[in-house]
Amino acid sequence: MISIGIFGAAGRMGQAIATVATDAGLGLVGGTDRAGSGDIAPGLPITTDIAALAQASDVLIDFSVPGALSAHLDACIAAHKPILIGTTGLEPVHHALIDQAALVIPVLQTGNTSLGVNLLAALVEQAAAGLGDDWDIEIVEMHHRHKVDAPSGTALLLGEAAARGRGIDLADHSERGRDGITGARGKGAIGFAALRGGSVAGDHQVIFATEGERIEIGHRAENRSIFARGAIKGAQWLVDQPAGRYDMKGVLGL
Ligand SMILES: NC(=O)C1=CN([C@@H]2O[C@H](COP(=O)(O)OP(=O)(O)OC[C@H]3O[C@@H](n4cnc5c(N)ncnc54)[C@H](OP(=O)(O)O)[C@@H]3O)[C@@H](O)[C@H]2O)C=CC1
Ligand SMILES: O=C(O)C1=N[C@H](C(=O)O)C[C@H](O)C1
Repeated sequence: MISIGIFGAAGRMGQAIATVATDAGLGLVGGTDRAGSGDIAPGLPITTDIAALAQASDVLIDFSVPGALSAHLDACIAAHKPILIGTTGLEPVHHALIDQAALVIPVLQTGNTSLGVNLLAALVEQAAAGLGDDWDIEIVEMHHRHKVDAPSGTALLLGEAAARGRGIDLADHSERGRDGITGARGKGAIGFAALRGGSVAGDHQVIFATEGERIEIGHRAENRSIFARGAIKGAQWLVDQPAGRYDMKGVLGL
C-alpha cells in the first residue's frame, strides 16, 4: 500500500482527498497547510513541515496555491518523491519550475483530475481538428463563489486541447475578459468566459459556433469526490513512473 501526503490538507480539496483515501483504506500519512492546525484524519494532525511530509510519503498530492508550489517541489526533489499537482492559477514561471523538477522526479500536473473532463478534452481536440476556423470556439465555465483564479485550470486545459486540434498556439489566440468596446471577435480566436456563484463544483461548456449552427459539449461536476478519486488514481499511477512531466492521459488511458 502506498503512503499519500497532502499539501493544502485543510482546504476543500485536501479534505475531499483525505475522505476518499480514508474510505478506500489507503495509506494516508499526513498533510500540511499554511496554518498547520487541525487534523486531516483521526490521529493525523496537519502540520507546516513539508520536508517531513515529503520524507514520510511515497507520493505527494498538492491542491493548495501557486505561491506554495516552489517550496512543495523543492521538498519533493530533496526527498526524491513524485508529486501530483492539481493547483490551478499557475503562471509560466510555475510551469518552468515544474519542467525543471520533472528532470529529476515524476510530476503530474493537470487542471482537472476527473475522467469526464479529460475525455471531454479529447473530444474537443477531435472537434477542433475537424472544423475550420470559421467555427468560433468559446469556453464558458462556472464555479463556486470562493474560487480565486480565472479562467479555471480546466477551461485552459480545454483551450489547449482545442488549440492542439487546430494546430495553433493557445497563447497567441486566446481572448479573455471582454469588457467595453472590444472590437469584433478575432478570426480563429479561442474565447473564455468565467462565471462565479454559489456552490457550483465546476461546470464547463465548449461552444463551436459558425454561421447558422452551433455545437455545444460540456461537463458538470456534481461534487469534489470526482476530482479526489482522480487525484488518488493519478498518484497511485505516478509512483511507478520514471522522472518526467505527465498529465492525466496516461493515467486514464486516453
Ligand atoms: N485539478 C483539479 O482537478 C482541481 C483543482 N482544484 C484547484 O485546487 C486548488 C485548491 O482548491 P480548494 O481546495 O478548493 O481551495 P481551498 O482554498 O479550500 O484550499 C487551499 C488550501 O491551501 C492552503 N494554503 C494557502 N496558502 C498556502 C501555503 N502558502 N502553503 C501551504 N498551503 C497553503 C490553504 O490554507 P488557508 O486556508 O490557511 O489559506 C487551503 O487550506 C485551487 O487552485 C483549485 O482551483 C480544485 C479542484 C479540482
Ligand atoms: O477551484 C475549483 O473548485 C476547481 N478548480 C479546477 C479548475 O480551476 O478548473 C477544477 C474544478 O473545475 C474545480
